[in-house]
Amino acid sequence: MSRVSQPWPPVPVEPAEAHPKAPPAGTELGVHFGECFGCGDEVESGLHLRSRVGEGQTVHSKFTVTAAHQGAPGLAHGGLLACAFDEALGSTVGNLLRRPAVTGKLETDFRRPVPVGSTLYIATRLDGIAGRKIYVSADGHLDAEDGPIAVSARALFVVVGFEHFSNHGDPQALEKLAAAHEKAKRAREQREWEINP
Ligand SMILES: CCCCCCCCCCCCCC(=O)SCCNC(=O)CCNC(=O)[C@H](O)C(C)(C)COP(=O)(O)OP(=O)(O)OC[C@H]1O[C@@H](n2cnc3c(N)ncnc32)[C@H](O)[C@@H]1OP(=O)(O)O
Repeated sequence: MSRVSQPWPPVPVEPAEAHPKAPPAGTELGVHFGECFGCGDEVESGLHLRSRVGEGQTVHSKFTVTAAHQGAPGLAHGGLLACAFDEALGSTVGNLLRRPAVTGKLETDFRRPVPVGSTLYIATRLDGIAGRKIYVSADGHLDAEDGPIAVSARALFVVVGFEHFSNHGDPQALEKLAAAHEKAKRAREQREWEINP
């Protein structure tokens, strides 16, 4: 039985061109929000997923499975693995396209068990865009970038206005996020000034 139930992307798409200000290949992507379960450094039991921009509209992420991520004894919980992919896919969309978008649909294939202590290397690519719909997919390799594929995922992200977050989210957390981004921007500008005054 085929694991992929339908062609991917499921509709005709335009190629997804990276935003002119997208970080170049080799850039280590920082934490986008300290309280994010996927990448935040303020969430002790979170995934602490870290990502780096690759060549050709790809992003390479990794996270190590800890005891806090178990489902069956000694094995990662499938929902946690889906969360890691949501983060990796969302980070790829956000950083390469620089458009606010949320997950509309996320589909995962679990091919191999992922033990506690193992590291999942997630390679994500942008597959195409159709209006507000962004198609993106990823493979999670066990313990090495070229290790066996343990999990793969496909997702649809839908572009939204910034009011999606202000209307539905926590205004205080949004202010905290904006302040953190402003601080990071000032630090970046200062570094650029020191290199090239
Ligand atoms: C520099 C910046 C860095 C930033 C880094 C950020 C990192 C972030 C990392 C965090 C990562 C974590 C990320 C997260 O966890 S995001 C959190 C999880 N996701 C959500 O909470 C989203 C909740 N859902 C909604 O808000 C709405 O339903 C949305 C906005 C998605 C659509 O409602 P809206 O009323 O706006 O639009 P629409 O209904 O007309 O739909 C539009 C089009 O989409 C198609 N469609 C929709 N759903 C589906 C579906 N299930 N299957 C197939 N198709 C679907 C639909 O048919 C239509 O197509 P068409 O008729 O136009 O052809």
